[in-house]
Amino acid sequence: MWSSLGRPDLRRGSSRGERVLVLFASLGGTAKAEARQLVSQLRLYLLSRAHVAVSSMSDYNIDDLTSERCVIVVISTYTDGLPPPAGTSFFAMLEDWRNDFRVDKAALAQLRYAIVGLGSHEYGEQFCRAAHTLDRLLHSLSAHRILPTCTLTDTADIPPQLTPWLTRLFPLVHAAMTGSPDPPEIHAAAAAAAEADHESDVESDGSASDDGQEGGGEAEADDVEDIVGGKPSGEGSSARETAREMVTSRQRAALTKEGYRIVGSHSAVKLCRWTKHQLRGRGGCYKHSFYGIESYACMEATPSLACANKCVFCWRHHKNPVGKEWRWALDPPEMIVQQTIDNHRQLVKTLKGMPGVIPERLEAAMKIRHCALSLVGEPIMYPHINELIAMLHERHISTFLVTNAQFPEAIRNLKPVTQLYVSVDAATPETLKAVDRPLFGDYWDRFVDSLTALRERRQRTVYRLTLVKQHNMQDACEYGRLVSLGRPDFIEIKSVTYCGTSTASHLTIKHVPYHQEVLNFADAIISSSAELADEYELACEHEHSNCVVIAKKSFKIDGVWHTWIDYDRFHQLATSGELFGALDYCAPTPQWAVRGAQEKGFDPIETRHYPKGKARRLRQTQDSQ
Ligand SMILES: Cc1cc2nc3c(=O)[nH]c(=O)nc-3n(C[C@H](O)[C@H](O)[C@H](O)COP(=O)(O)O)c2cc1C
Ligand code: SF4
Repeated sequence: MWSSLGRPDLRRGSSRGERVLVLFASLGGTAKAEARQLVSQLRLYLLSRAHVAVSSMSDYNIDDLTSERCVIVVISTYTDGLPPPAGTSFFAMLEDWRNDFRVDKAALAQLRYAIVGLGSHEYGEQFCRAAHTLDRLLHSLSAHRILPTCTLTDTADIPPQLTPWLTRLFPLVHAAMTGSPDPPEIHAAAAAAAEADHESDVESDGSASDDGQEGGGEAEADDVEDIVGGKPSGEGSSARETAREMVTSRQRAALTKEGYRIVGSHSAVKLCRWTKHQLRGRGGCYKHSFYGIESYACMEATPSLACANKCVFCWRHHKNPVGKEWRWALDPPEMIVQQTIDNHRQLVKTLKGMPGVIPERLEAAMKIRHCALSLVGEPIMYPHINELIAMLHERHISTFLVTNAQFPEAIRNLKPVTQLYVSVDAATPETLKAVDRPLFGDYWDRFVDSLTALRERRQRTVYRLTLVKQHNMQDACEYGRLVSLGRPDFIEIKSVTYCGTSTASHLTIKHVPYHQEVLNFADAIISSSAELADEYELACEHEHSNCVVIAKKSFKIDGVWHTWIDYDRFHQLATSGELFGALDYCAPTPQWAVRGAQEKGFDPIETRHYPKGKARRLRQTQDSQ
């Protein structure tokens, strides 16, 4: 009953009173998929006794809520405990109603509702916050909760968490729609079961007895209780989780579908596209140009699929798990190394018949020479990372390890790697939070400490900047200040890789800077302070991937850049036990890779292939010159 001013009319929309509505708000698609499954199950349960409709919150006219009889909401939670964008205006409107004195606080008294919240335990107090906020909003407008909110964590498989709750929900929905607790066929089945075992309890927690009565199963919103796996969450849940596997079956399936080979329970390997490119003589990655990596002999892997961030530009689209510390079952390093190598070789073998593959390179690719520990997740989280690295070095495999600057102690404890990267995704606390969406509350301190820890390392260190237009390209001077913390040997600056629409990030091709913009940004960082300009210079570029590297001038020996690596020398030094530094295993950079070279970082022994549209545009440009 609205007092005035065009507010919704309670009397209209009687057909809505005859249906059950499943509303969802999702960003990555999980809540949407669960909502659709719920609709199918409800339809089977209710048959013709009630119509079941489904809608995204963003498409739903919230005014209609005042004439709905029963709504089940499936909603995920995002940064700072907020609903996904599809739920923003729905939440804002409910908030508005709650605070507007002209709106009757019994406005939703006719509504029966239940909520399924999706989230991650890793977010602590923010776990499923959006679901709880919605619960409070609906309750404040006198809607009746028919069952306590079910909260699901993405760190475990969903069905075992959800099914017990659904078993309780369906009879309550039936009751809300028909006034009778169960469909007649359920009564018949229950009677048969009771006959077979009249001693057994239907509900282990004894809460089912009143569920069928109008309001009997409702919980008070004031004593909000989560139901996880059909039981209240809280005490004991972490104990239950201590030795669980890192990757849920849903995550495993999603990653496998994308071409990852999952190794053991927390590692993975995937064939990099540059490996394939160079096997076909079409050019190596920028690390070939800058550091002499043979891309066809490079294996991209990770011993930890989990990470402590949810970066907006993550090309995994958040199909991997998150975590702040290692709490999962642990696989031994020997097993990971051996199985990762075996899987990589199997993947290489599958390329045998691919047109253009150079047979000598295919053979050479079976002897892996480099390992990029950067595939996905946070390799440094793996507790046996040092043993794993030593095993790779023993096999003469160089190690390029990328960490996301949230584990400074792990950086300090790390044994020598060929090249250690720290991702520097932003230059201010606010931007870092917006871009990396970190799990840690003290993410900035951890970030600064990680950069500082880099300064103490003797072997090659790199800051890696991934530029995203409208996100992190506004603070060249601030980046300059961060350089003084870690004084890395190299600063790689690369434009974000666009991998199609990312449901969880909203990045489009417009966010990808051009090569010239990357060059300009690199120049702006160097010229942001006199000290930086004294110590660093832009050394190499790889136009193919919009990437440049700034190097310490100490790598320019007698006027010749030495950004490449003498890998044999590195292995000698790494196994000798002697102290050694970055300059001890550097090698001259070929002229074609140096900034300003005509080849723009493309190895002249390779043949560049352009996608069709780009080749046409290039021809047109050349014709008009
Ligand atoms: C950037 C980002 C931020 C997140 N923040 C939270 C959070 O604050 N609380 C929480 O419980 N879950 C959080 N999650 C986990 C998601 O809610 C969870 O993965 C959910 O299953 C996603 O559902 P959807 O695919 O329907 O969007 C976050 C996930 C991402 C990618
Ligand atoms: S260094 Fe990275 S991009 Fe280059 S070949 Fe190896 S995995 Fe691929």
